[in-house]
Amino acid sequence: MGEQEEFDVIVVGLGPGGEKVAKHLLGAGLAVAGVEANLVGGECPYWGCVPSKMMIRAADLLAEGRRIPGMAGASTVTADWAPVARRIREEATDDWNDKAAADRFTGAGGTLVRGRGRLTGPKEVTVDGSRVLRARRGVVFATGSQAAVPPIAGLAGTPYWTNHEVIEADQVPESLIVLGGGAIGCELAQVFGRFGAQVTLIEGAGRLLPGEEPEAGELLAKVLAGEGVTVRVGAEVTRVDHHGAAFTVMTGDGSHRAERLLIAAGRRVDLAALGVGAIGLDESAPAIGVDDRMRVADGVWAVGDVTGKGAFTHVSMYQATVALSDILGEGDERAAYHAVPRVTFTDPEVAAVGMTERRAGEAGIAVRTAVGDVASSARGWIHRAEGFVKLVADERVLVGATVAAPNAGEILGLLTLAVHSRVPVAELKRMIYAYPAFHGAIEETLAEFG
Ligand SMILES: Cc1cc2nc3c(=O)[nH]c(=O)nc-3n(C[C@H](O)[C@H](O)[C@H](O)COP(=O)(O)OP(=O)(O)OC[C@H]3O[C@@H](n4cnc5c(N)ncnc54)[C@H](O)[C@@H]3O)c2cc1C
Ligand SMILES: NC(=O)c1ccc[n+]([C@@H]2O[C@H](COP(=O)([O-])OP(=O)(O)OC[C@H]3O[C@@H](n4cnc5c(N)ncnc54)[C@H](O)[C@@H]3O)[C@@H](O)[C@H]2O)c1
Repeated sequence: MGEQEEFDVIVVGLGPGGEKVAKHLLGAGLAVAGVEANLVGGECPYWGCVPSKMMIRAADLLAEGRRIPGMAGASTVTADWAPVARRIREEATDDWNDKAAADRFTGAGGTLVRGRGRLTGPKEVTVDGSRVLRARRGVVFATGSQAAVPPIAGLAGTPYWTNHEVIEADQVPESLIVLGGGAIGCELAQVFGRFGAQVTLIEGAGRLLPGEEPEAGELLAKVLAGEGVTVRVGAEVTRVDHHGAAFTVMTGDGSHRAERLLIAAGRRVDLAALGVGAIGLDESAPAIGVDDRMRVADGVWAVGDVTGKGAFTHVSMYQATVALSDILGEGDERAAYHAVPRVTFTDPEVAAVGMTERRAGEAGIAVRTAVGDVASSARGWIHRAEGFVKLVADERVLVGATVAAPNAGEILGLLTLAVHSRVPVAELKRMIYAYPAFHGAIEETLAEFG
């Protein structure tokens, strides 16, 4: 064992959640060590939300250009990945260099410890097996998650892509198989298809976005197929081979070949690597259990993907606020998850908040639902847009809602407030909706409740 150092709080992992916790603890005058194994900033800015949304912005521009015929004249759209890769390298990630974020943290007084932290005792973290840090007040785990790679025969050892390699891609492959039709799979299948790759999207469950309303997955399958993406749902992958410059993915319905294979099959958390057994926790659990103050144990908190409460940057940031309240003894913030918003940034976007009809049923809540068609709403018809609004209500309030439409993520704001603040359905029906905004489709759908 080497030297020992003491701080008020040790934050392990400086992604969005860890950075926020650390910044506010430093602001409160505490001595904070931030332990980071990779880049200060985490997955979201370097290999997640931000660069993927830059790709999506570019792909959406291509699609808009291709919609000109029949509505505004003629267009010839020539896709070029070079500006996308350049924006990601130069504007989003600074060539995957975290100097600015690291300087921000150390400039605020934080001690940045580069390396992999592991709990080696209550309030003790050992970095890379040698540097021992002790915490007077406690340890915050904000270690995020990593791509889960399914144990498919033949897959290990092949040069498959995860979210890291696909975000760093400086060329569009001629063909791409995407394994997993969740948020990442659907977003990136559409991006690469729009940039000219022959894309095959393979999903094991019976539909795309299986955690969302069935209408969402059905709509996306139709839209993606219409753009030339081969969509296979309910497909069991039995084997992967890589020979020469091609992958072959075997499924029950045949085999698929492509130059590249992207694994987008969910995320995983490795609790054994974090050493949480040192405080008696089960290291084979899928996530760190937290209470509503983000407490794991006395002097240990966790925020973000590692808690398994929703792998979204906004959940991590929200939980950071709750943890800060407890660590600093300011207020009594308690985490609640009845109105977690989530947006899949496909075109059309699929945005949802709260419970789906199925989840509500599983929770024993008697619900009624209303479904409206965006295509037949005024703005939807004008735009030739596809989509739907689905509302899930108990006898008084909305408990969940889904919108599939252009800018659905923005439209969702209204419904997030309604579900979060338990606004009565009667009140939502009484308010005025701007005409002919897309959110007018919500008013029409509410009318279905009678
Ligand atoms: C392609 C993609 C697109 C996404 N798009 C969106 C989106 O549009 N909107 C959205 O809300 N979310 C999106 N997400 C999810 C979002 O990126 C994550 O939910 C978010 O980054 C989680 O933040 P976090 O604070 O848990 O930590 P993370 O961002 O996961 O960062 C954790 C950090 O901890 C470090 N670390 C891990 N273990 C250790 C250790 N033992 N010691 C030291 N350091 C360690 C890691 O190196 C990492 O830097 C996307 C994810 C991906 C992959
Ligand atoms: N817009 C956003 O907010 C956004 C975008 C991307 C990612 N994310 C976050 O990142 C997380 C990870 O994204 P993701 O898309 O990898 O995960 P996901 O859990 O959303 O989807 C993974 C999909 O892969 C399928 N799958 C798993 N194993 C499979 C197999 N062997 N064969 C075929 N299909 C298989 C699952 O059924 C599931 O539909 C998401 O849960 C989300 O919270 C958010």
